[in-house]
Amino acid sequence: MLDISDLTIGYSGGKVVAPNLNATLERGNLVCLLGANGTGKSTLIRTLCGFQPALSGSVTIGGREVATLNAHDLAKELSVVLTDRLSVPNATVEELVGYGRSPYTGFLGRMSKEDRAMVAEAMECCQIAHKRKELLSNLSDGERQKAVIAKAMAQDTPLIVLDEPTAFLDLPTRVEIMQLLRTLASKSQKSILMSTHDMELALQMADKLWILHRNGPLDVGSPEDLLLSGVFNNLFGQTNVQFDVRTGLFKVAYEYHATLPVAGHGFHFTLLRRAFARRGIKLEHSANRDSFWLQIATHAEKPYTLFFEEVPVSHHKSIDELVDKVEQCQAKQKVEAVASEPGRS
Ligand SMILES: Nc1ncnc2c1ncn2[C@@H]1O[C@H](COP(=O)(O)OP(=O)(O)OP(=O)(O)O)[C@@H](O)[C@H]1O
Repeated sequence: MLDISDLTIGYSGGKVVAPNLNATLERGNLVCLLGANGTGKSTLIRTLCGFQPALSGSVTIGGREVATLNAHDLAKELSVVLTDRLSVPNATVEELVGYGRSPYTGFLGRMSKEDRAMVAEAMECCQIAHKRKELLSNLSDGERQKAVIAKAMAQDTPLIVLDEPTAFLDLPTRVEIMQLLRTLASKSQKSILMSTHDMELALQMADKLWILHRNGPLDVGSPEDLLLSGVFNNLFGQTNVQFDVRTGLFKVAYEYHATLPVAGHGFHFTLLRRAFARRGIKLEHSANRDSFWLQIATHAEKPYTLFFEEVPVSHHKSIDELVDKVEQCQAKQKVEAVASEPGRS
């Protein structure tokens, strides 16, 4: 449906954002375009949609070069959702979705029975029909997003391109919008390309990912193949975010200044590890019990016991209280260690 070949994107004055990009978007596929801030996702989307010229290479939609299509022909091939600016805030939902039919309604913009039926169907499908008479300026962000997607649907193009349609939405609404786009892709056989920073949802819901790296390349593949290929490991360069390939989740990289040996496993250990990591203490399964160590007894009323060598120091029910106690003990231990250095009293 959409094909980009040796495409170099950028700006006038020779500013290349990413050179020699290659990718294909197939019919019925939902593709998520991912990449760190500033890698060029919006620049790529604007270039694909013909809003800015390519520096070199080609973009074809349905076999036709985008640069050679006039606005009217392009509007029958491609609908674009740029959600950061809404050009008609004083329109109602129904009017906005109706504008989606404008490539077909002729000079006077009069809608036929079929046009009206398509507008109604698009609002129904995007679960926004109940707000049809509402002004766009009175909608929530999620409702507005559904309205602009309904407009794209009413435009009835084989290709829909969206720039960050899930930005600023809460998690259930992000999932709802992604599910809506998934259904549009698979049931209506639309090809959908959306840029997003929502990696974890993209990994779960996209048929393919396009991963744009700084200065290129553009990696293309199914989420699973890309996970196995290791492209995610370098997505953000050497930063404080690490990607865990096994879980498909990003994790914060903590800085540690101490370790605490632990006896015990399971969910309690997972939660404790995170709580201590925030304070810079790394929990380790270790047999080294020369100093403080922690025992987890899941079924006890107070499941966390702090030991000094073989002697129990304290029992705790809450993780918060335990973390405070460990920090106090470590501070005390440091003071004692300093006090016992030769030459100190
Ligand atoms: N009009 C412009 N003229 C020149 N350079 C621009 C222009 N717009 C964007 N850029 C530059 O192009 C590069 C890519 O920007 P772009 O907005 O495409 O990135 P992005 O991946 O969409 O970023 P984000 O995730 O932060 O939205 C950046 O270095 C940016 O400064």
